[in-house]
Amino acid sequence: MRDATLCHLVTDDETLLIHKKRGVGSDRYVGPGGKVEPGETPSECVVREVEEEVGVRVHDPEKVGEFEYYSEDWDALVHVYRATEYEGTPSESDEAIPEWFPVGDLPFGEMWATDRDWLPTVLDGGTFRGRFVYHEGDPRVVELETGVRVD
Ligand SMILES: Nc1nc2c([nH]c(=O)n2[C@H]2C[C@H](O)[C@@H](COP(=O)(O)OP(=O)(O)OP(=O)(O)O)O2)c(=O)[nH]1
Repeated sequence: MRDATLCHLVTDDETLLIHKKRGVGSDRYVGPGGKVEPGETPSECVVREVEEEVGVRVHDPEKVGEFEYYSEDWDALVHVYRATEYEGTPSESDEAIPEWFPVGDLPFGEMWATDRDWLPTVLDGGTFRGRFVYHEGDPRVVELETGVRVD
C-alpha cells in the first residue's frame, strides 16, 4: 500500500484548498499533498508537498487522521494533517492553484465525495480514521470513526 499525505491549513475561519492541474484528483478541490517518497516520513512529505504545490512553509503540522482506500487499480494510506501556522503567501505552481474558502462554505460538490464525511471534523480540531472504496473513480465510506487516537 503506498503512503500519501494531505494538509489542511486552517486560519481563524478559512482553509486553503488547491485546484490540482494534473494527477490524482485534478479538476477537484483538495488539500495540498502527495506521495511519500522513499526515505521520507509522512510529516516530512507533507511539509515538502505544501511548499512545492503552493509555496508556503507550514510549521508543526499535526497528524489528525488517516484513511485507507482501495480502488480497481491501486490502494493507498493517506495521512491527514492540520496546520495553523505557516510562512509565505500561497501562490500558483505548475501543479496547483491555491484558493482560500470559509470553513463553513466548502465546495463539496467539486471535491472527493467522501471528504464531506471527514473534513468538517478535521477543520473543527477533531481526529478520524476511515476506510473507503473507490469504484469507477467514486469513493464511498466503508468505515469511519472520529475522536480516535492517530499517530
Ligand atoms: N481530499 C482527498 N484527497 C485524496 C483522496 N484520495 C487521494 O489520493 N487523495 C490525495 C492524497 C494525495 O495528496 C493525492 C494522491 O497522491 P499522488 O501522489 O498520487 O498525487 P500527486 O499527483 O499530487 O502526486 P505527487 O507527484 O505530487 O506526489 O491525492 C481523497 O479521497 N480525498
